[in-house]
Amino acid sequence: MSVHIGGQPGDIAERVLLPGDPMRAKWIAETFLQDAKCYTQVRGMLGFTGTYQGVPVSVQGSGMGMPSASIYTHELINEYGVKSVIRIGSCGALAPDLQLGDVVAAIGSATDSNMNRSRFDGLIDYAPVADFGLLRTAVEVAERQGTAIRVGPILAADAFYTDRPDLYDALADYGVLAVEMESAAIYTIAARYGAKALTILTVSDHIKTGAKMDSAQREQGFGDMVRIGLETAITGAS
Ligand SMILES: O=P(O)(O)O[C@H]1O[C@H](CO)[C@@H](O)[C@H]1O
Ligand SMILES: O=c1cc[nH]c(=O)[nH]1
Repeated sequence: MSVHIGGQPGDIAERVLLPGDPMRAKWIAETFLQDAKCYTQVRGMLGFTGTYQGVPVSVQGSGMGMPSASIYTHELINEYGVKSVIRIGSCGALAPDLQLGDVVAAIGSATDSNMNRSRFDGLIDYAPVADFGLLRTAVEVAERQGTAIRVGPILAADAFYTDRPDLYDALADYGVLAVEMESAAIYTIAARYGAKALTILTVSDHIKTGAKMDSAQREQGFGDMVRIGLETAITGAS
């Protein structure tokens, strides 16, 4: 086992779905995977491995924010040999035409986090991006499944509650679709250690209108996105 994950080597599949919420991980495992077994409960950050259409897939909670997601992404790739991670998250819409429940795929991730700045000594503004193959597969899968998917850049923010809504307005002017809290770190760590990563999100809040889902919907209301993530994992991740 690693410091933060209780599984033994071999307990975790090469393809992992990464929701922030560990209870969403449990719901996905119980609802969509066959023969799912829980391999970790360390810190309550649940992880499960089962099969989807006969292919081994794991689903691991990653917590909220980039420091937490970085730990799980790093250990999954470096200590369990994970080859692809697909984040399955909620987000706040910045684009005026997005509605609650819409699905977004993040082609790239701007960030206000200092993690990458310190990684490059403050000299480079690294651009964290999705794996193109996974992104293309997710778009094709969504089309086959009849779910609209909006592809574009997002913001990975350190704060859920911002004091600078003016910056969100400016980002929307530059085509940034939505805000969440993990993608930049996941994309960067996957790139660093030779794994593939993609972030798919469902709009749970609208930053401009104030519309929002409740916590039960955030845990168990993202079936369309989960089906896209699972199908992408089994077809596009090898
Ligand atoms: O729904 P998850 O995957 O946790 O993602 C979003 O929700 C949390 C904030 O409520 C942050 O982790 C954010 O990125
Ligand atoms: O507004 C939101 C909704 C989900 N996740 C975020 O980070 N922000």
